[in-house]
Amino acid sequence: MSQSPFIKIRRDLHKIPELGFQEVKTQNYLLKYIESLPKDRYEIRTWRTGLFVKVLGTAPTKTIGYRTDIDGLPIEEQTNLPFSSEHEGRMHACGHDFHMSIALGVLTHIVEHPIKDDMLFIFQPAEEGPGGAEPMLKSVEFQAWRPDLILALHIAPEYPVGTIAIKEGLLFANTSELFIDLKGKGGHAAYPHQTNDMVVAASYLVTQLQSIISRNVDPLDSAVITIGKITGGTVQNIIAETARLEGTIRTLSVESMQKVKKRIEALVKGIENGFECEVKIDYGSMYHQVYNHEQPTKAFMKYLEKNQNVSLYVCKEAMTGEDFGYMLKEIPGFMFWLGVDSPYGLHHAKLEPNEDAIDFAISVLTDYLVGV
Ligand SMILES: CC(=O)N[C@@H](CCC[C@H](N)C(=O)O)C(=O)O
Repeated sequence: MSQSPFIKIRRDLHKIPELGFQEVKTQNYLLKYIESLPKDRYEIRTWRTGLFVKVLGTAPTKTIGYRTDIDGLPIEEQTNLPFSSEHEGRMHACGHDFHMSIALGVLTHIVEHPIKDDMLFIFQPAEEGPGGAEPMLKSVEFQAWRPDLILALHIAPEYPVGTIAIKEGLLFANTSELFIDLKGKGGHAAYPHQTNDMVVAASYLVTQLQSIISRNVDPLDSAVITIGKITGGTVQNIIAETARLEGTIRTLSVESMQKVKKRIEALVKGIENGFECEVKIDYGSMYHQVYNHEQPTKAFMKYLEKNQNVSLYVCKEAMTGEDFGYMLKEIPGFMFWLGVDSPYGLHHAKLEPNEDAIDFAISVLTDYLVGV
C-alpha cells in the first residue's frame, strides 16, 4: 500500500520547526502546497506568518472554521527519526506538524469534494507563545470571513490511534506565563555577609511559590505553578547579583488565576523585604480557557458514537493551555484530543506520535463535515 501524501507532508514540516511568529519556511511550504490545488474554489490571505484559506461551499448558509497551529518549540529533538528537525534547538514537540498535515488533508478533500457550506481554514502562528489566536481573531481578514462554528484538534500521546477524547464545557485551563527577575548585590563567594545572594533568594521563592498551590487554592479547584527555567549568577565563586525564574501558571477558573497572582505578588514582597532586593514580575502572555460549547460538542459526540471506526472517550479537563480558547470565547465550537499513542508526552524531546492518526483524523473530519 502506498504511503499517505499527508504523512510525507507531516515529515517535511517536522524537519522545519520554527518558533512563534518566525514561521516563514512553514508559511511558504503551506502556501506552495495549497496553491498546487485546483484554484477555482478557494481564496488565500496571508496574516503575518499565518494564513486564512476560504473554501467556497456549493449552497452555503454558514461558514465552518477549522483552525490549526503551526509553530514549534525550543527543544533539541532526540528521536533519531530519519526526518528529524533540521533546525538546531527547535522541534515540533507538541504535534503542530500533525495538526497542519491533518488540516491540509481536510482542506484538500473539501476543495476536491466541496460541502454545502463555506469553510475557513486558519493556519495560526505562535500557539506556544506569545499567542497568535487573539490578534488573528481581531484581524480584518478574520472579521471579513468570520466563521459561525469553529473546531480544532490537539494530539494526545496517551490515547491509542482511533480514540477521540472530548468533553463539553471546560477542556483546557486558563494560563499565564510568569517571569520573575531578582536583583540584589553580588560579590566574592567568601564574603556572603557583604552581599544579597539572588541564587538563595530565588531558591526560597521557588519553594514558596509551590505553597500557593497546596495552601491557597481550593484543592477541588486545581491550579499549577511550574518554574521551567532558572538562571542566575556568572561563575561558581561569585555570589549572584541577579536571578531569573521563568514559568507558567495554570488554573481551572478565572478567579483562581487572580488569586494565584495576588499570592505570588505577596510572596515576592516578602522576598524583597527579607533579602533586601528588587523583584519584578512579568506575566507575559495569557490564554483564555478552552471551553467547548454544549450544542456543537454534543452533536459531534453523537456523530462519533455512530462512527464505528472511532473509539469515543469522554475525558476530564487538562491543565494544558491553548489560545484557541480565545476563538471559542467568541464563536461556538469545540476542540478535541486525537489519540496518537506515543510513549513520550507533549513537550518531550522524544515525542513520536503514530502517523496512522493522520489519515484517521482526515477521514473522521471530512465525513463529519458533510453532515454539519
Ligand atoms: C497544548 C499546549 O501544550 N499548549 C501550551 C501553551 C503555552 C502557553 C504559554 N506559553 C504558557 O506557558 O503559559 C502549554 O504549555 O500548555
